[in-house]
Amino acid sequence: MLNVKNLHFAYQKTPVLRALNFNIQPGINTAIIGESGSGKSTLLKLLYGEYDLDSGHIFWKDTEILGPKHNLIVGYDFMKYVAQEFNLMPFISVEENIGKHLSNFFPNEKKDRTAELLEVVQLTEFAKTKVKLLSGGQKQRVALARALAQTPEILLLDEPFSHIDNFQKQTLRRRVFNYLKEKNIACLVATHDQEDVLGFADQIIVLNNQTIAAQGKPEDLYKNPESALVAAFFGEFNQIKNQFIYAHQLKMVNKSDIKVMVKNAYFKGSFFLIEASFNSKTIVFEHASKLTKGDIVYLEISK
Ligand SMILES: Nc1ncnc2c1ncn2[C@@H]1O[C@H](COP(=O)(O)OP(=O)(O)OP(=O)(O)O)[C@@H](O)[C@H]1O
Repeated sequence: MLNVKNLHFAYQKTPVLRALNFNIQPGINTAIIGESGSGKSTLLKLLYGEYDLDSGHIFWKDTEILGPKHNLIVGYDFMKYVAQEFNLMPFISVEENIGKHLSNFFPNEKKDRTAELLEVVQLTEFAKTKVKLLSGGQKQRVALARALAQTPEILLLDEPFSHIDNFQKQTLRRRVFNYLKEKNIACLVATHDQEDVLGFADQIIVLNNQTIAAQGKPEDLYKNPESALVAAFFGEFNQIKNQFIYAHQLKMVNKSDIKVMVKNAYFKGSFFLIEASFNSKTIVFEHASKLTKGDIVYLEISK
């Protein structure tokens, strides 16, 4: 189990994280969300042992994760970290990068393992390509495969699919997260993308104001967001009658006490997002067809 106890950390004098406490069981996928600058990457780096804590403790099972003051080399064998910068070796091939930490004593196993990982990240056809010739998204996939090569017990991922196009992202995400579950690898993913969370994360940790603002299952936080920050992560929302109401939870009806005037309509594929004014505030709702600026319509909350 990952056990974070009363963690405090500041860069020089600026506090970034304070009084963090949480546990993560083996094989559990945890998403870390929060505004830009809320400390998501810093938390992953602390869990990896890249910096010394100001106070508190981090344990993985019985091993305390310690920073550079205590360790000559940062990191532990049971843990891998894929940073936003990837840190690959540009002048050797994709398969050589992935196989870098695999033993040469067992060439057949090394070959099979590399092939399996290339398959997971969908880079089989680039096996022999030098990393410096790859796109940002391809490099990101090599970094993922390399982190998985020795089957860590815990994997820290910072925005793991941010450079990958939508076309490949959906399949890749499914393959990687299913692979982690299959191998019982605990995973912490810092992300802005709700698609990385819904359907994959077992739990979410929300960072705000240097601390954990909310923690829970994706379904529970979605149904009961409790703060604008959490609601915003899941999509367009409104604050009506002291409740957080997602845009799709407002339906047009013949008559109601929510009378609005249409301001704009944005095409979103399967629906239009309508921006309207209600009691001199702006609200948003989804509608199957385009509405015209100036139209007066009535809405009902349907949860
Ligand atoms: N090496 C550093 N030295 C000093 N301050 C830093 C350093 N790295 C980050 N910070 C500051 O610490 C805070 C948290 O940064 P961090 O990168 O952890 O946030 P984040 O939530 O990961 O942001 P993003 O979503 O934009 O990646 C920010 O205010 C940032 O400016």
